[in-house]
Amino acid sequence: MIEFPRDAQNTIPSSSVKIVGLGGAGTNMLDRVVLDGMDGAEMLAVNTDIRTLSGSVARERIQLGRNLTKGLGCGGDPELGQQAILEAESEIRAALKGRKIVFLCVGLGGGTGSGAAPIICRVAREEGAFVVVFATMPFSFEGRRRREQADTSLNELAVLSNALVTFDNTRMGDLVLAKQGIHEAFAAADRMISESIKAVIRLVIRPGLINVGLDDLMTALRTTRSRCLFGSGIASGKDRAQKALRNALNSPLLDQGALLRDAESVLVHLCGGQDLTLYEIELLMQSLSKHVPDKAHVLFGAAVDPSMGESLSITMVSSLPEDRLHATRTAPMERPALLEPTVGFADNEEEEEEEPVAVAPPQPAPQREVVREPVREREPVREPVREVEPAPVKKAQPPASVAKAIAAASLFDETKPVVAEFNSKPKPAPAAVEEEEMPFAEPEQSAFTIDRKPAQAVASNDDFAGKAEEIVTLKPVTEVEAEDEFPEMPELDDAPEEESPAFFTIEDEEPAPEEEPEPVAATKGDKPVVLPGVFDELDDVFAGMEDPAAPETPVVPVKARGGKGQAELSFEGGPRGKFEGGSPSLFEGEDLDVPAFLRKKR
Ligand SMILES: Nc1nc2c(ncn2[C@@H]2O[C@H](COP(=O)(O)OP(=O)(O)OP(=O)(O)O)[C@@H](O)[C@H]2O)c(=O)[nH]1
Repeated sequence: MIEFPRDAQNTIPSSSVKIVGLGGAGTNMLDRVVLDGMDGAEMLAVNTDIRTLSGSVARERIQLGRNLTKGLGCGGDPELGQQAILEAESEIRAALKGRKIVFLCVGLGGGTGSGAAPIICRVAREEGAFVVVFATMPFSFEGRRRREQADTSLNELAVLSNALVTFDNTRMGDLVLAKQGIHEAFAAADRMISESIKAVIRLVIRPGLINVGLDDLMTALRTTRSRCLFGSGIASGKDRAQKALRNALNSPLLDQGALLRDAESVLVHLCGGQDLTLYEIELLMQSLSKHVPDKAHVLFGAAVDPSMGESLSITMVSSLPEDRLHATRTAPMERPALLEPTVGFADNEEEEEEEPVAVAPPQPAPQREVVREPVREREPVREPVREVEPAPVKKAQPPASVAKAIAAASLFDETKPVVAEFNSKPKPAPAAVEEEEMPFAEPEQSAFTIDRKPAQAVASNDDFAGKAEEIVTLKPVTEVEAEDEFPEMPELDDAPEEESPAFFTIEDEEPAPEEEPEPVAATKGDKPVVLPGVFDELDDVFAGMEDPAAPETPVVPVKARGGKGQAELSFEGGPRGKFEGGSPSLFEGEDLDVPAFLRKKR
């Protein structure tokens, strides 16, 4: 266990952080943050519209333009918004006094937000705060005037704020179905923004194992007229690191991670409970490196927070100049290959000796000029398809990115038990790992044997001709072994093997005795139904589960099964209930009261 002394200076008291919601949209965003639960910051709602303001759940509220708009909004006029805040400037200043960080949430395009945001920004800066602005841009359907008002305000904010994170409402509207109402669209946008705000706040104010500072945040967001790229994912349980990364990359603001490919700097922050391991960090960073350019400046931070329990979260923040954003979005995109195995771990003691993690003395981050490259046509990035071959057993060591981050944080030195910690839970190298397999997902043990046959080989029923290509039969392994122990199985006479066309049966491992068994696969009436296309998916799902050594399982309808040695129930000579004493129903010499399969047997 690596002991890391918590320095009081590492913690930012919650009274130093203030989240301000400005205007109608800003107040809604703030409410969302409050309702989602956010510790460690004070909340302040500011608006001209007294109705919205009084409905806010924020504890502190300031009304703007008491004399000017008299409790109403600004009617979409930014000049009115500007005058309204000037009336209340001293109140705002008092509320922001002594704050180290101010997060300002605002919807641009209307009057109050667009007019007042630059002034709040200025006042906060004058009070010595670091100001991060989260601003939404109007939906395209809101018209040109709103867009222009938003643009004007955004340009001012870009100059006045320390970091500017913009969210395009239109883009976030993609989160909801076109037929859903505007409220749902706003609510979806607010949720997304709330998540981003919380993640950024956590990232900045939570004391870290490897700290991320405000300067890092600035670096990640430093470009004027840029769009924020943001992704946050959380997961727990098996493979939580990979799942958290996948969730983060699935964020709509990252376009499945594709937008990261043009990012110049990316801030990555991991947070987990006490059980966060370097192994997980290493794998996660390895996978992430597939999504960011080699030359990108990766700012890395990690925190252990006991309140995370068994969960692990990853937050990524970056930005992309708008011109690049458009170029990227018009270029054809490949869905990035996630979860690629990149490293194997030694589980063999005879393998090479593990080397200690190279720890370089901390280097100051180089000052880089942000070079604006001209818009260029991008080739779709294709991951080369590699031959699948056994993963080489590698020395257990963190990837360069992690080593660099650790070194930069000067957290460890060579004599400390970093290597011991790192290797304390080595994972065995998988014998053969396919490109898209999870790097440390242990293969699921197949509980079934699988039998595949071309449909034509079995299907004789015209109903199914041409609808299925293949027949797949699943059978629990245990059942295959136990099958021979059921010698006496009555045949179901109405569904002979050959007449069972293409269908997919899953036989229950332990069916309830004496119940009429039914195929689990889709059936219509008593006929099995072929699900076109399902077999293609099954190919993927069950790839690797097949056991060529498994005994052949014929495609048969589900059979009734009794326990081992169960006596056959005879109907002959038995009582006939209320028909007792009546004459038997004979037809061509056959007693129709005797079940068909017993008659057939005779
Ligand atoms: N994400 C989000 N955006 C909103 C919401 N309400 C409005 N917006 C956006 O924010 C812009 C500004 O709207 P408001 O915040 O209501 O306007 P305001 O700044 O209060 O200005 P006035 O109404 O003129 O006083 C709109 O053009 C919308 O694009 C909301 O609930 N969520």
